[in-house]
Amino acid sequence: MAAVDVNAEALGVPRKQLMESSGNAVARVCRDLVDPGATVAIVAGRGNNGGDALVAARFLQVYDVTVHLLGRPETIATDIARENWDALVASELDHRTVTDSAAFDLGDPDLVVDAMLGTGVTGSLREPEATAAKAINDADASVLAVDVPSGIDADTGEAAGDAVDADHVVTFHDDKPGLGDLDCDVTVADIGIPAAAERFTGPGDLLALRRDAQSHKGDHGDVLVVGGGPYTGAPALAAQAALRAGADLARVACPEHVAREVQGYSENLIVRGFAGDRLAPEHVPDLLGFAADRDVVVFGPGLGDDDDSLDAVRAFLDSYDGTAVVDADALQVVPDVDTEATLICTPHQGELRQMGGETDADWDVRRDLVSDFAADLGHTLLVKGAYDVIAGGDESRVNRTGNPGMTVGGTGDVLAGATGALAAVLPPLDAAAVAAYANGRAGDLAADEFDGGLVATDLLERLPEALRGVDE
Ligand SMILES: NC(=O)C1=CN([C@@H]2O[C@H](COP(=O)(O)OP(=O)(O)OC[C@H]3O[C@@H](n4cnc5c(N)ncnc54)[C@H](O)[C@@H]3O)[C@@H](O)[C@H]2O)[C@@H](O)CC1
Ligand SMILES: [K+]
Repeated sequence: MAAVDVNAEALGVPRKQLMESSGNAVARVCRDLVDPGATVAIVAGRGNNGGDALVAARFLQVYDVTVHLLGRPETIATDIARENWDALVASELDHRTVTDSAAFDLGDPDLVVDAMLGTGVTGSLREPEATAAKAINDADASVLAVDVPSGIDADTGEAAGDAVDADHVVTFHDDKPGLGDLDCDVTVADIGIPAAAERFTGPGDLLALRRDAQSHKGDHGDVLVVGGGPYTGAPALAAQAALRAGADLARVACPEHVAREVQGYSENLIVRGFAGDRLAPEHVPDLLGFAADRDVVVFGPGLGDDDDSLDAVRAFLDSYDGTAVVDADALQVVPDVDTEATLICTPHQGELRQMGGETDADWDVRRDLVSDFAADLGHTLLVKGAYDVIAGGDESRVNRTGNPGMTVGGTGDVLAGATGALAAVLPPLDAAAVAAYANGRAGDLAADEFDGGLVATDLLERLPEALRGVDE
């Protein structure tokens, strides 16, 4: 929900606007429950759950409404809730603040609106919420809870201690899993969040990447890139992208002549050369051993389509059961390989067709086609295009970042490496979606400076900024 919220904001629908819709939805349900002239007590907490009810008060002026704010107005936790409180005070709607639980007086209302706590609850109810919950439960009134009954965990339906016993709940945007187990009516209200906030990747997707301050080297991924042969720059680009996307360690396994060059690109890379001028089946046992201690393997950058190399990829995937990103020429082995591995495949549309998948000029149709093909393969697909389509499991996303300047060579290697790093810390679909978003955003930042003259290494430098999240 936090991610969807940030994405909605990026689309131009800020949270205060959603709060206005939520408050309006609360008022609509009230009108179904009590007739004009009834007495309504609104009990508001200091978070955005309370803020929703402060908005509702403005839509409920046909009733005899009293708003009880739990706590001093200076302790309201968010700007948007405070602005709505200030509007109530300025408009002289009946309001009181509860600073001493012992003095809390709910009165004798026909309806109580419980907006003390929503999805932000942690632990059992503290004061004055605990006393207010008892008063609400003891009152001879119907109780309408905003989003979730206060004290209940919206995901589990459980409470850490006492909670409000609601008769009705009006919840926003989507049903909350925990509400199904409660003995009350649940109304799911559409609050105008654009479907695009969930369908398209956005800055909210980056919230999944927040790092734990206690983390250690290795916690953020040890990524092995296997590639090189006819092309020498590609594996170095992919490995550097893995580092820029947050991996702690990036290694490259490649033919000896490539190894010398890769080392020249960056002293941050750990390089292992193997005999010969291309990957071949005799390298596989050694490679499997090397891959076993890594979090993710990225297969394909610069590998070429020599039969020996493709046989080696096949043999590797036959025995490998970890997570791998498969790109470029290596993609063609995926449809006929029987592997225990978790694969994230990153074809462009031509490569998708070669794999046996279908595509369409309309991205929405393409989304269905790619989802079906991902299900057939049993793997995650990131199909590159002006709109990237990401599908796997029963989910799909679409990414709109990026620009025509990114058709330059090497940007796909950067994407594959970034996907590898993110797959070490996120589930496959999320890793692919965030990588596509950040890679395109890095390209957009580079295009601001270089227009159509951007090159793949420009993306590397901008990946960290492209992955930097917004404050929630
Ligand atoms: N997209 C969204 O996420 C939207 C959310 N909205 C509303 O925002 C709510 C979530 O708002 P917040 O994140 O501000 O969280 P809440 O308003 O649920 O609670 C946060 C406040 O409660 C306090 N608190 C936490 N646990 C407590 C406890 N056990 N005893 C006493 N106080 C406690 C915190 O210190 C904080 O001040 C949702 O439930 C919903 O009602 C809506 O405004 C519309 C959009
Ligand atoms: K509530």
